[in-house]
This record gives sequence, structure tokens and C-alpha cells, in this order.
Amino acid sequence: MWRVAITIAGLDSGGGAGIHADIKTFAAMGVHGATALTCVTAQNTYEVREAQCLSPQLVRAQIMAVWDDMGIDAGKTGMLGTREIIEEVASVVGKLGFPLVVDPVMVAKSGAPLISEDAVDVLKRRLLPVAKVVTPNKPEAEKLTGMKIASVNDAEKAAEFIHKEYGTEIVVVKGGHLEGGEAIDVVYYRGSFHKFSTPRLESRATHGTGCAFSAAIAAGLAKGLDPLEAIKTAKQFIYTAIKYGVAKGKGHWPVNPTAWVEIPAERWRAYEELRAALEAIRKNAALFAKAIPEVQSNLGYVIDPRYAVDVNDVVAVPGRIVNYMGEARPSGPPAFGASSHTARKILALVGKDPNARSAMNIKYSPELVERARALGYKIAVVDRRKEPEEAKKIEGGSMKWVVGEALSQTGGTAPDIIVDLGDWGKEPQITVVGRTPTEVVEKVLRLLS
Ligand SMILES: Nc1ncnc2c1ncn2[C@@H]1O[C@H](COP(=O)(O)OP(=O)(O)O)[C@@H](O)[C@H]1O
Ligand SMILES: Cc1ncc(COP(=O)(O)O)c(N)n1
Repeated sequence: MWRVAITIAGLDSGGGAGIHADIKTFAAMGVHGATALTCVTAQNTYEVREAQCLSPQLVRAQIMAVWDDMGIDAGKTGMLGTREIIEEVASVVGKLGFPLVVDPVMVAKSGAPLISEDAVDVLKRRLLPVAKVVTPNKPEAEKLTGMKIASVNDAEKAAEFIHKEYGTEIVVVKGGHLEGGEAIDVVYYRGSFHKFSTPRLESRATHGTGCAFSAAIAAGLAKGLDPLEAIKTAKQFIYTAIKYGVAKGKGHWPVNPTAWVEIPAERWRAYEELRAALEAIRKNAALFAKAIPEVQSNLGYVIDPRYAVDVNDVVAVPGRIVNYMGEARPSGPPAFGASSHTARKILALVGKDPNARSAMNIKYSPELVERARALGYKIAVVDRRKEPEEAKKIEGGSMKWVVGEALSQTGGTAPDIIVDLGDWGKEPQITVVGRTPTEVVEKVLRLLS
């Protein structure tokens, strides 16, 4: 069943915070997102240049248009701009009664004020009493309570104070601005404290964190989750959104709410593509058997490089592709993290050329290199005997060196094949490179036919 969540918030033209972050979050969390726009900001990752708010009547009309048609299962507020808009939103929400998460946005990450000074009091006295959840960060909680917050203990006191003073049922004092190796959010709910924590990320991507976090809670409430369950999921969600942030802009980079669904989707796609390519190898098993070297073959594929961190993001064949009685055979179904050698080679490749996401090692022979030349393949030849001792010493250093050498010969983009002439105790090999495992298998097939 579809649920509807509404964001009552401002527009950030840079797409990092505000309604963009909220709608992406709603989509990623599987609810239908609706919007009541409050203000338009001309904003990017480092500054707010201009802002203009709509009339309170127009904000109300947007909420009512959604309500009268689809109903609203939960909502959240972000930038509200003026005291008049806050009063209007408090009045509508009070009347309609859907669960509301208030992110008491006051200042942008870049430093610009997002509500007028005289509005804070209206927010406290009018909006917080009709809200189900409020999610202040440290400076906002300090402003709402007049307390100084330097520890989890202080955050607990502030959370309880906000509940008692303004009547919001659930108070989440966020720990993004506190110190320590963990980002700890403190929740006050029904007379008890709860803590939700993740490792603190060293990340530039913190623009829109509060927006996406509160939208994720609202999405959970819209789906009918228990509030603590909704907050727990939102905490995992925001961790992923910060970790895989959008590396764009000169200031605080935007968070990435869609990472939550894109990463699992990417892994599935990569798995399926590899499986299809292995099927093609099976169909030509006798031919491929001729290309399997002593160390055996592997075929790997890395997920979208925006999300690839380590060998666990590369899908390959556990136990490699072997020559069994004259037929090439994967020794098992593909798995992530199944290869170390091939995976590190692909990670080195994709680090230099985002299109070089798949590779397979095959047997070296001068005839195959000749055939590649005749086919017009782009070829790089690497002499391992020239590899500096330092490269050999670093974990994964050899692979980086081989790939670096190869790509320096082909002008920075990956060749079709890398010929590795081997060294003492190292079998010479050919690595066939492509955008997808299917492309790699096709390139190998052409070489062998
Ligand atoms: N560097 C970080 N690492 C991990 N989590 C973080 C980090 N910064 C913020 N968070 C989390 O993101 C959410 C938003 O927090 P915060 O940055 O405090 O809010 P705001 O965006 O309103 O300033 C909270 O759950 C917080 O714990
Ligand atoms: C329209 C709008 N809404 C909210 C924020 C707060 O987000 P942040 O504190 O991450 O800058 C913002 N900068 N702009």
C-alpha cells in the first residue's frame, strides 16, 4: 500500500538540502512524497545568495490540496522562513492531526539564517506543541533550551526539557555537532532516554543531513513504524547518505539519500551481469578452456565506481574459472569479495578509468597478442621486471603499478588488453579489460576464434 509523506520546507537550488533532500529520501524509503514549498533560496554548497518566502496562505493551500486528494500519513517541516508561515503550518497541522516531524532549521551549514529572529518564539510556542517529533541539532537545542550542550548527558537534559516545556512527544537531540568517535543521537520518549549511534564519518558531505534524517523519520511514521524503529532506521539511512555523499561543490557536499537504494540495486545488477557473462563462457567452454592459465582465470566486475570502496564491491568467481577435462568452468556461482587478485586489479583500473569496470585474466601467448593486434585492440605491454621494489612492498602496490604502467601507454584510458610479461615465479598473462563482463567475454571470444 502506498503511503503519503509531505515535506513542508524550502528549496535549495543546489539540490543538497531542503525539499530535494526530502523527496529523494521519501523515494528511497518507499513512500510517495508530496511538497508544500515555503521559501525559495538561491543556494549552493557554500552560500545562500537570496531567499524569498511564499505567502502563508499559499503554503496552507499546498498542504490542503494534497490532503483533500490523497490524504497525508505523516509530514515534516524544514525551513519555514517567517513567523507567519510557522503560525499557518501549526494551525493546519493542529487541525488535520497527521504525525509531524519538526526539523527546527535555523541556520544553513554555510552559516546563513533560514528563519527570522522573531520566528523562533512562535516555533517553540505554536509548532512544537503540535509536533510528534522534533529533531534539533546541538546549536538548535541550545537555542530552544538556553542550556549549553557539550555531552550526551547535557543532550539528555535538553531533550527532556524540550518535551516538558513545549509538549513535543518525542525529542531527538542530534549529535552531529558534538565531539567523539561516535555520532550519538539522544531520544527522549515516554519518560525514557534512548541512544542511537553510528561511527562518526570524516566527511565533507554534510549539507542536508538534518533534512534527510527528519524526512526518513517521517517516512517511517508514514509507513506506520513504531517511532523508535523509525528513528533507528533513519540513523542507519543518514549514515549511508553521508558516507556515500555527492562529491560536488566547493563547500559542504550534498548528502546522498538515494545511496540507500542505489547500492543494493547496483550489487544486484553487477551480480546478474556477471552471471550472464559466465553463462556465455559455459556455452563456449571448450574454446575458453584453451585460454586458462596455470593460475586459472577469474572474471570480475565492480559496482558503479561512485560506490566502490574495496574488494567486497567486486563480484567474481570464488575458486576461479578452471579447465576441467578440456572445458572452462566457473567453480561456483559468483560472489562479492570472492577474488583478491582480480578485484584489486579492477579497483586499480577503475580508479584511473571509470569505464574499465570488468577484467579477466587469460593465458599469455605471442599468438594471442598478434591476434589482438590484427583485431585492432588497444594493447599495453608491461614488463614486471621493471617494477620498483617499493611497489612490491605495499599491499596492492604491484597491481597499481601494473595498471599505472599500462594506462600511461594508452593515454590514460584503459586498453583492451594488458600484456604482463611475467617475472621470476610469475606466469606471464593477458588481462582483457572492458566496461562489462559481457564485453570482456566477447573480447576474449574474438581473440580465441
Ligand atoms: N560526521 C558524521 N558522521 C556520522 N553521522 C553524522 C555525522 N554528522 C551528522 N551525523 C548524523 O546525521 C544526522 C543529522 O545530524 P546533524 O548534523 O547534527 O544535524 P543538522 O544537519 O541539523 O546540523 C544525525 O543523525 C547525526 O548523528
Ligand atoms: C532550503 C534549505 N533547507 C534547509 C537547509 C539546512 O540544511 P543544512 O544545515 O545542511 O545546510 C538549507 N541549507 N536550505
